[in-house]
Amino acid sequence: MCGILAVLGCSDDSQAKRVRVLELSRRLKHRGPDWSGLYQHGDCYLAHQRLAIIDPASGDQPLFNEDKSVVVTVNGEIYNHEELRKKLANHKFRTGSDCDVIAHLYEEYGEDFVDMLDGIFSFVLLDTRDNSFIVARDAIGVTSLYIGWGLDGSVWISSELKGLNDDCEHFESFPPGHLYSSKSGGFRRWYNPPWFSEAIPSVPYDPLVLRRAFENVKLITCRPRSTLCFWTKEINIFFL
Ligand SMILES: NC(=O)CC[C@H](N)C(=O)O
Repeated sequence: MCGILAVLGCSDDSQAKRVRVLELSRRLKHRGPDWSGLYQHGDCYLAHQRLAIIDPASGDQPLFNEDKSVVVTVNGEIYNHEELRKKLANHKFRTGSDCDVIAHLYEEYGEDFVDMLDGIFSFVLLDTRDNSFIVARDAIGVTSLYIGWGLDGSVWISSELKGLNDDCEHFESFPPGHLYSSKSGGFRRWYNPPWFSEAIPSVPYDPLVLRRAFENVKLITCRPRSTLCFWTKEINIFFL
């Protein structure tokens, strides 16, 4: 798992603030020994500590869209990135990283693209054209993520609490399956499976269906580090 850290809208673009963000990002270094990255746009900072999985040679983060107006820092794996690339035929990708699709999907579909991602992830996306940002965490919170607020009105995001607790007035766990949008200024659930509703299932429990699900387990291999992932469509679970 990589480490991500972002400070957004802190009204401070000084060298001292940059040094502070780098210092805090280094607290997450144990999560990503392969690369450390920091992107600053005015008073917004996106940092990344990378444990390289997909495209180790050129998938370093933060990642960008074509004109670098959209920037993302991501922890996790996007399992369906190859299919998503096919939907983005008119886009040019700089890397083979699974996470490279995120900035391009945002350009194409806006905030609602999160629902198209199949995987485990948490990310911060900054649109430098209007300084708006979105933050999202995977459906059931496999990847860790925290959010905090500074006294100056800044929003802080970190894979671990130690990246933000010293600098925030208030902080909390980022809710799984949710998206935080600076435009609407709040959280909304992006993951809305039918079983979230109160409705009582009309289909009675059938152990044979469960058995069939496990018999139909599909093996997915995430290259190049050969992470093996099993998936079963019937009950929609992943296990490593
Ligand atoms: N460890 C991670 O979170 C990996 C991030 C990204 N999928 C990569 O391959 O670089």
